[in-house]
Amino acid sequence: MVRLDIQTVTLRHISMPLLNPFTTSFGTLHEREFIAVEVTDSEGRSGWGESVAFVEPSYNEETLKGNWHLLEKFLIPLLRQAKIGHPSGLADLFSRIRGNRMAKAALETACWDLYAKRQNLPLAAVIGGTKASIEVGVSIGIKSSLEQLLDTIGRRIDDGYKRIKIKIKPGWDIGIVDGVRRKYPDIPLMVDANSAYTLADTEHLRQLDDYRLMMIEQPLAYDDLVDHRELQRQLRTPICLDESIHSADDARKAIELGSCRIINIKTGRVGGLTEAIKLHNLCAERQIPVWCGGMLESGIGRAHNIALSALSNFTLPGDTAASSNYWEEDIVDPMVTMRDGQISVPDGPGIGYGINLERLAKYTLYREQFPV
Ligand SMILES: O=C(O)CCC(=O)c1ccccc1C(=O)O
Ligand SMILES: [Mg+2]
Repeated sequence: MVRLDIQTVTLRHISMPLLNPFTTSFGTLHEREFIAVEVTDSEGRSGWGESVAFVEPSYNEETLKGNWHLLEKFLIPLLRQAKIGHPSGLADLFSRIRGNRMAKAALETACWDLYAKRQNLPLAAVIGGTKASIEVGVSIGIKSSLEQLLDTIGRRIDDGYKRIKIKIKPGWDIGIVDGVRRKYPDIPLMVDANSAYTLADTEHLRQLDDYRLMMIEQPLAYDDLVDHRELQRQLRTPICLDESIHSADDARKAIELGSCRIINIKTGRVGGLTEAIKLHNLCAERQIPVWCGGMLESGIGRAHNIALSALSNFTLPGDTAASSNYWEEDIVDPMVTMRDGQISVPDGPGIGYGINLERLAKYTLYREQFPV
């Protein structure tokens, strides 16, 4: 039987310049800083994971530096104490640490990659994925004018993306959606508010019902389920929850309350692949469609998103766009490419993309290795 065998964990603080600044209701990013996690076994294989926490606690409460602290002082020591044989045991091992799900997921996903590589199997196959390719859309940030947004949308449609998501916030919402629909009456379109509204905006948000949107993502507070329930009762457009769902149990509560009709799954937000799969299975049982969200990942996190999206209830196109949507050059070889709105699920071992160590070194600000 193949067991996990971890000898070292290396953390790298990476900074990669984004091709285009990305603006949401909570701010603008010019470069993506993140932690790359590498775990090695005694045969010299490496597994890779990525912490999707941002430098600032603006999407959720986690931060890059906070994740580093959690990994160094708590999660790596737990790994050292308990020799876990299978990566599905890590969620339980880490459960004595409250929250900090992105830190847990960074280490847990690296271990999953290594585990799949030790069996010489693709990660997608190891977790039960059945798709040979996944359908993807693209998330487009807030721009300085409607013209710029329409121009970007046009280019992404020409690229072949299966659906367009635009970010909204108060002052950049109804008029913008109206402008997009006038130019592109039939594209699969959705909006993401990243918690920019409150229940007091219900009448305002009801205007979105006129635009045949696939869904409105996370309109209300990042920690809310109750107000979303009330809003969903007043809207015809399905609500999709992102920030509010931290676990399969949160999803069960949201579904039972009627707080959403669709769920965005991000492995980092829910604490790892084991929980992401559990959430996926629960939603399949409850007939709630899911799709894989994005956090402007490098090729490492992107490859993990592709493997996860190979599961059968990922029935809606996700935010896992091609590397070229974000980077001049990615740190994986080959870069992640998309054709006709599809990304092939790689058939090599683990995440199925190699790490370009030279490019990785170029973007590494600081690294530290820990024995296990
Ligand atoms: O292209 C991507 O990776 C998704 C972009 C995106 O929408 C996003 C980017 C940063 C933080 C939060 C979100 C989000 O899905 O809410
Ligand atoms: Mg979102």
